[in-house]
Amino acid sequence: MKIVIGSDHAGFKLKEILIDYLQENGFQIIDLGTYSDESVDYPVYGEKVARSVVNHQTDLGIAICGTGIGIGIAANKVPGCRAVICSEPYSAKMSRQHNDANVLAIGSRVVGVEAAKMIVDTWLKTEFLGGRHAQRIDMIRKIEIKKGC
Ligand SMILES: O=C(CO)[C@H](O)[C@H](O)[C@H](O)COP(=O)(O)O
Repeated sequence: MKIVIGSDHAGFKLKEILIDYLQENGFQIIDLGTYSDESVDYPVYGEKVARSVVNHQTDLGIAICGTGIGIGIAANKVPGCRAVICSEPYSAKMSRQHNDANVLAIGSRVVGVEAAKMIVDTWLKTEFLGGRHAQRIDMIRKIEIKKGC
């Protein structure tokens, strides 16, 4: 599975740790930056990660900032992106099963490294259930179409 990952400066260190962890676990990683802890703007990286997934260059995306909030909001502005901001594994699991979330946003200032690994593990191994949930995803898509996205 090909995973795209991106962060701002606040998420940089956690991004590096997760890249090593995911590569050790057999995932192919595309790292879209940022590449240091010099201050940058999270919308740039939220958009990059979301576009990579929505354009099918990668299967799923991980976006990290200080809280996960800003980068998650930015990612969700890209039509077709369903980013979820998670700080515990239950929401991570449900976001895949029910919402077919395609970007996981994590807050490096909110969760510790081991919790982040657990959230990522859960999110990546959980599959979308389809059925009634697929109809609801279609409804979300229709909202985007109504907006002209
Ligand atoms: O966007 C955020 C909050 O929603 C992220 O946590 C950013 O990483 C944070 O705003 C960056 O803050 P900083 O003071 O510029 O490091």
